[in-house]
Amino acid sequence: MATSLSEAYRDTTLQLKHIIPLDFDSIHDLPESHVWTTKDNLLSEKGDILSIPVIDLNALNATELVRNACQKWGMFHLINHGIPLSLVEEAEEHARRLFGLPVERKLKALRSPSGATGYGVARISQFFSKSMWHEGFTIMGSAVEHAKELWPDEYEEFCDTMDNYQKKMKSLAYEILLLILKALEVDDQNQDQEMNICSPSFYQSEGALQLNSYPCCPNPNRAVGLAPHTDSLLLTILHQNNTNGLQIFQEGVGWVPVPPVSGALVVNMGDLMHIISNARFPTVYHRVVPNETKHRFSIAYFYGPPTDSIIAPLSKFQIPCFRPVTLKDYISLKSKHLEKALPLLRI
Ligand SMILES: O=C(O)CCC(=O)C(=O)O
Ligand SMILES: [Fe+2]
Repeated sequence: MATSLSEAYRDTTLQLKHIIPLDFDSIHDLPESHVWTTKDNLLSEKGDILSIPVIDLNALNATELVRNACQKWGMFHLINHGIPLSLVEEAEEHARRLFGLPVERKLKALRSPSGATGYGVARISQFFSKSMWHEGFTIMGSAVEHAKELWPDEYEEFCDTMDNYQKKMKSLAYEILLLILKALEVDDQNQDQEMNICSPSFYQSEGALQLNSYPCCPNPNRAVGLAPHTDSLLLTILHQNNTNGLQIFQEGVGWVPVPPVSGALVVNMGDLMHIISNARFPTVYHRVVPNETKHRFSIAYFYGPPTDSIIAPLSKFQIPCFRPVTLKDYISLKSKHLEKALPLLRI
């Protein structure tokens, strides 16, 4: 039987300090464990004039806009995406409710040391000696097992909303994927040959949902919300509440802020897209900086193919610059080498 996404993430066993978040409610000063001395604060001086494009999914020239945005930024804001605002608000409200629970309750839904889902710090924490000003909750498929621990008598509403959110995100992600393939000039006839990307089995991906919380931070200049990283799968669709914090790194420019755009979702390319586009589209190196007065929440939907799919540059690229890899093996490489995983596949 095919490996599920949560099984693919299950092969590393973490120490508890790389799972349990800080009890933010009881903290008034930044603890030493969360002080980052090496944080590179090189914000782009052109931050005000550089901005990530906003693309209307229904625009007549959407393909061209997506091509330009993906090439230059690996990212864009998407409007007219068809996801009801009420559903996004409902999901955000559930995330708020979850992270607002007393710490003892949240710890009942703690991710297990070898597990992939539940409450805990970011998976990338194991690569850093300092901790992040962040707590997360990961869902792959149904959230019921952990939701029952959080709300023994009223978990259904949370699960229904998360199921619905994931379902809608999955269809949107597929629509975006087709648009990106068009932007890569993969025509309709040869789409099916292209690693079966458009086949129903490719569509059977589970995806993963990540709820993120970045509480108000007593000393944001010395703390890190989420350390710099790239997302592993094909693409990510992100909702951010109306609180700044997300930044992306542009070579030769520095860190560029990605402030929330009302009603828009952020779409960013992940490592697998970098591979299939033969490095034409960058995988986005991004981070989150904390805020002193506002609590940031975000919801990231990670979209990828089934874990046994083979990922390789599209066959239209005659000189592939990456070796083929199954998603399962790529997840394993990334969990050992983080940002060094992609270069390991370079030809
Ligand atoms: O909170 C954010 O804006 C970013 C979240 C993120 O990068 C992630 O969950 O991988
Ligand atoms: Fe990310």
